[in-house]
Amino acid sequence: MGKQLFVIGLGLIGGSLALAVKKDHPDTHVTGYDLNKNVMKAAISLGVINESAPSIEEGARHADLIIVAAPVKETIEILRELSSLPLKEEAIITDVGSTKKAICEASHVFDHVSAHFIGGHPMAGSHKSGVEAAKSHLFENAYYIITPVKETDARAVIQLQNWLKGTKARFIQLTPGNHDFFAGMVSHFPHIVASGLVHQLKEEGEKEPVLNNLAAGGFRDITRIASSSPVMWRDILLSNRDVLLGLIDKWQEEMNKVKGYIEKEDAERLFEFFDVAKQSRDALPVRKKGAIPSFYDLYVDVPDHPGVISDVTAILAKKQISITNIRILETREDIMGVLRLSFRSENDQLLAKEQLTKHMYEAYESP
Ligand SMILES: NC(=O)C1=CN([C@@H]2O[C@H](COP(=O)(O)OP(=O)(O)OC[C@H]3O[C@@H](n4cnc5c(N)ncnc54)[C@H](O)[C@@H]3O)[C@@H](O)[C@H]2O)C=CC1
Ligand SMILES: O=C(O)C(=O)Cc1ccc(O)cc1
Repeated sequence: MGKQLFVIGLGLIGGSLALAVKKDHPDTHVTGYDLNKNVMKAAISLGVINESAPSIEEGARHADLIIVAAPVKETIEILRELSSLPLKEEAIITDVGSTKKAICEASHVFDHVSAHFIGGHPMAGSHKSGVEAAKSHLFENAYYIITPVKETDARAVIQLQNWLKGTKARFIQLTPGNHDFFAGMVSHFPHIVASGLVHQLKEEGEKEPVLNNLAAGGFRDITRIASSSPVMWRDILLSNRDVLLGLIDKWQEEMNKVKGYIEKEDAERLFEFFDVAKQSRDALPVRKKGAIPSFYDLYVDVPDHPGVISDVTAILAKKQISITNIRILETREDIMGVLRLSFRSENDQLLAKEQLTKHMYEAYESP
């Protein structure tokens, strides 16, 4: 019999990891456990797991790798439970929680157990949740942060990365503290801002419903992450409290600065505010994938004339490149528009860019 994987929490991340591990280790037997019985049934029928376990104890007993993919608070409870159960001697336990300090501190429960705990955080996901949204390539090219805490963790880290090779993620190691600060900056805090913007719109939109229609373009794009799971984000904020309080203070300072420029009608400072931001944004490394969902999008500048969409799709159809979604992002007066095309894979995205450029269209990965 092959090796055994046990996944606790069969949602977007647990399901996607189960599929990715199975891809690279096809002989592995995958057992799953979720608080919700319907989720376990769905996971079996979607081929995400081979069987469900009646309890954590039953599933963990023979597992070589245990992935805990539940919300952060539950993860800590599950680690406590696991540390008191009979486990395989060399079992590796990992988690996927979006914060690492609290979880790694709690993982000291394994200090006197022969199984190894290594914290992990795949920095990719989606605003969707649930096993139905799971896909084996969710983490392709994404950063996968590993947070070992002891020197003796080195061997288990190598074993864990080997287990997770099928994710095609890029593994990096950080201390739990650095992880939480970095993730706070690029992922957690932006969620607060996105949801804050939506709140602002909601209040006014109730008085002036036309506002909601006007918010269909850029506003929708920058607030996409506000559609994520409220339970998950509540827990993330609560477990990265100090980092987020600091970032909120800095944000308030930044907003006060801009407020001052507007009050004083300081055109020069306002220009500088946007210019420095534009230069920094333009200089960011081209997105492979970060804490941004794994969509393979291309933005294409198109002349705003009837038939342009079918011209673009015909170019791609000729090379059998399928598009999974098309959206017209904006039309500027009657001159140019931007199309956002989504593809199933990075390869399709690259081929499409090549073809469209060949046909004199301006196509780029990030707006
Ligand atoms: N959604 C995302 O984009 C990302 C999420 N994460 C982290 O991954 C973890 C899971 O997130 P998702 O998969 O998105 O959530 P999800 O909501 O899709 O799935 C979580 C699953 O865990 C189950 N669950 C909850 N408590 C449980 C318990 N005590 N025992 C067993 N099962 C339990 C739920 O029933 C649900 O099926 C969270 O800790 C989150 O911080 C990490 C990277 C990206
Ligand atoms: O922050 C985002 O952009 C996402 O929506 C995806 C995501 C969510 C949670 C994570 O811990 C990592 C990535």
